Amino acid sequence: MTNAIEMHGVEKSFGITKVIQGVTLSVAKGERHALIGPNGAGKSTTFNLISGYMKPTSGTILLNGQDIVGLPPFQINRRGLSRSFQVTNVFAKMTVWENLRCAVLWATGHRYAFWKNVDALPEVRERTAQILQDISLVSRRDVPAGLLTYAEQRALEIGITIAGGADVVLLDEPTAGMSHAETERAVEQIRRLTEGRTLLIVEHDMSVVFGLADRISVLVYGEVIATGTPAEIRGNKKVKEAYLGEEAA
Ligand SMILES: Nc1ncnc2c1ncn2[C@@H]1O[C@H](COP(=O)(O)OP(=O)(O)OP(=O)(O)O)[C@@H](O)[C@H]1O
Repeated sequence: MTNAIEMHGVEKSFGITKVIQGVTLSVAKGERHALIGPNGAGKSTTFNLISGYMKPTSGTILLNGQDIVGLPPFQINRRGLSRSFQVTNVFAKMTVWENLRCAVLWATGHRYAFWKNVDALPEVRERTAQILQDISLVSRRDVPAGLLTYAEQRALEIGITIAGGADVVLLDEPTAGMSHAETERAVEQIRRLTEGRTLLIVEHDMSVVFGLADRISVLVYGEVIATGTPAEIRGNKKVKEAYLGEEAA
């Protein structure tokens, strides 16, 4: 079966510094795959390469079997890939409803419909309401996004990310900065929202990674040093030495 994402021999240099050093990675359709590694290993850069925000210096990247190198982010998005960012990325002055509706309008091809009464479009209204419910923010519908708690803003951001119905979703540290209880709720939500989709997640919290991922890839100094199930990664000597340490055993 075709993989959702495939990277072969991908390299990325900034000036003379090679940050990504020949990454080969495959994410199967429908799996939840975590990309882990120490700070500065190149995880965000890998996300930028897959989503078209950066172009690799060399190598190939396939989305659902098709070469996407050189395509701009919006075209990769149209082909079914959507990503969130490490930093919360919502319109602070718009309400929760307006933020979601904006994402749905964009995804349903009504992006230039500013002059219309967009709430009168039933498919837009229904889809926005569904996502609002899926991210458990119904009671916060009319609150400006800037006034939400941090965890609520991250939930809204995931809602915006999936609003377009993308079948491949990239989430960059979705639980960063959350309390333990908020993290547990976020993991449940991510599990539910990515049901039937492919997920690639960058995450530093190992309880999230080991609780959510079907497979894990470990990136160290711009190289994937191991890929495997959570049990395989936990037992991998190279991974322990380079990243997880003995406490993960
Ligand atoms: N636009 C850029 N120009 C120059 N260097 C960059 C650029 N973007 C990233 N880097 C460098 O590439 C390396 C990898 O950065 P990246 O943000 O991908 O790591 P990361 O694994 O996501 O780290 P973290 O876990 O801290 O978010 C770092 O040394 C960083 O300084």
